[in-house]
Parts: sequence; C-alpha cells; structure tokens
Amino acid sequence: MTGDAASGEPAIETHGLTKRFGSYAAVNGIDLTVPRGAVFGFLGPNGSGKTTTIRMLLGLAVPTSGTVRLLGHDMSGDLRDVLPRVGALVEGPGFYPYLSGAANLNRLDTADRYAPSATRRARVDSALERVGLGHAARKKVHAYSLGMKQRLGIANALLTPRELLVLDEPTNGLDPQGTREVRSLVRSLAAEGTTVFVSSHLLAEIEQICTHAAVMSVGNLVAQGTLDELRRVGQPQVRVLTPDPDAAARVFERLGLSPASVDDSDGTAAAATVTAPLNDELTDPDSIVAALVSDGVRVRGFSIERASLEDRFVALTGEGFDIAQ
Ligand SMILES: Nc1ncnc2c1ncn2[C@@H]1O[C@H](COP(=O)(O)OP(=O)(O)OP(=O)(O)O)[C@@H](O)[C@H]1O
Repeated sequence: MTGDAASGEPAIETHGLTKRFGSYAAVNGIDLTVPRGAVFGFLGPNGSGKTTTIRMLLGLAVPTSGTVRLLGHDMSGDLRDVLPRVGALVEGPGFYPYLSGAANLNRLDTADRYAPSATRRARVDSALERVGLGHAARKKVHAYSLGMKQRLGIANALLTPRELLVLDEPTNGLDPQGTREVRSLVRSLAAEGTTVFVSSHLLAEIEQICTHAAVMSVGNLVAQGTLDELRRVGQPQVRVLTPDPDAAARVFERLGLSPASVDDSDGTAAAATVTAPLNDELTDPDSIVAALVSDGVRVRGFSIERASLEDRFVALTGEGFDIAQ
C-alpha cells in the first residue's frame, strides 16, 4: 500500500469511456466505478466490449474519448506511479514452452522496468508459491496443464505487490479443476485486500466469486452494483395457479397489476398460471389473495417471485448466458 491521499478513491473509475473502430463503438461512453476491496465481475457476452475496455483501463489502448482513473490516478497522465501497483492478465502472457515456470517469470520480471532486480529471485519464488506452483517451478512450461499456465500468468501479475489485479477471462478454456484453482486464488487474493477486476462471460463464475458486477451489452454498460443490488433491480412478479385464469387476470388488472399474462401451456386445462408485475405501491399479498377469493377465483398456488440474476442478465443483454460451471 502506498497510503497516498488518493487511496479513498475507487480502484477504477471511468467517465464516458469510448472506443470506436471506424464508425463502430466497441465501447460506448461507459461510466464504471469499482470500489476498493471489491471482487468486481465484468460480465458480458463475447464481443460486448470487455477486452477493449480492459485494454483502455491498463493504458494498452487509447480511448477515443472519455477518462480512466486507476487507484486515484488519471491514466492520461504519468503512469509511473500507478502501473507498478496494478497487476494484469490480459490475453495471457507469452511463455516460452521450453523454459521452466521460474525462468519464464525471471524473463518477464527482467523486462519490467519497475521491478527491482535485487529481489527478483525471492519475488519469483514467492509468486510461484502464492499460486500453488512452487512444486512445478523448475518444470518446463510445455508440461504445464492449462490451469497451471493460467496460474503462472497470475503469478506474473503478482511479481510485485499489487493493489489492483485485472484479469481478462482467467478461467477461459480451463477444465473444472483448473477453474476451481483460479477461483480459489482470486478469493484468497481478495481476502488479503487486493481489489480484483475480473471479466467473464460466465454468470456462474461471477456469482461464485464476486461482490460486485457490471454488465456489458454491445458496447454499453447496462447495469452495475453489488450482486444484491443487481438482483433487487428485477421487478417482482405475482403468480397464481388457478383453474379460473381469465377471472384471475381480471382481478389483477383491477388491482393495477398489469399486464397479466396467462400460461396454460401444460394443456391439462386443470389449472393455468397467471402472472403480473407487482406494482410500485407493493400491493400486499394478503389483499391480492383476498380479492381473488372474493371474486370466486379458485387459488391453488400463489407466490411472489423475483427474477433470478440470470433472468436479469438475459433481460439486460438480450442474450442467453453460458451458465456452465
Ligand atoms: N482492433 C479492432 N479493430 C476492429 N474491431 C475491433 C478491434 N478490437 C475489437 N473489435 C470489435 O469490438 C467489439 C468488442 O470486442 P471485445 O474483444 O472488446 O469484446 P469482448 O467482450 O472482450 O469479447 P471476447 O470475450 O470475445 O473477447 C467486437 O465486435 C470486436 O470485433
């Protein structure tokens, strides 16, 4: 920690951040705020602009317009203060397959002009230990599994102490074991106080490791907040199971719960489900049931349901998410 005056500022803050390729806005005026200490999931389907955003955050691509502040520093200014405090894994570093993990990290550390050479050996060893590759330090990288290579990439990002880690799709292409290894590493880094910004197209991943998330859809930031806030945004639905769906729909409409929709798709005609969005005044469930019953509607099931995070994200992006583990 540098303890500078800016440490109260968000770890990442962008305003109107835009990247155009010709007339196409790959990233379209996004305002992103990543609080310190968060594990922040950057979620969106393939091609939604995540990597382009990450490249701008790290100074690897120049924004067409807008601003980026990392750890309280403007990225259009002097990067010497901020870059050493940020570790990144973007599109995987190039490793030499016939060098060992340790030799690869030595090379990469030598190329880092901010890294002190006197402590190199100790830092390489401790980064390898940190990601659970101590035992494989002298093994050639071509003998590493994909999960081990990915952890080596994260070890590279941890060669010097970091306040912020930016990981672009760190579990992409990993088997379940490799995925678990990377997730548990992210959790333990976060537990030590590192802010982690991690992109993914996997909702399950974000739900399992993140405290916060933002959702990208075709270059636009369509939602951000804590996972609880994102879940709450979904409007609750009132649902009744009844053999009298038309009468139930009329009661819903009268109570201002509209539009009511009837789903009798199971075709048994024994009962249908009628749903409607619960209105803002939060009609009390008891009075809805009482109104149904007093109109002679036979109520066989009643519930108030919130959209799942998955429903929310599908609604926001207009696309299905891969929910594989
Ligand atoms: N250098 C470039 N020139 C032209 N178009 C680009 C360039 N880089 C990215 N794009 C386009 O910008 C859009 C966003 O790409 P980006 O890689 O940022 O998305 P992503 O969300 O990271 O997706 P993925 O997970 O597939 O990498 C895509 O339509 C892509 O084709």
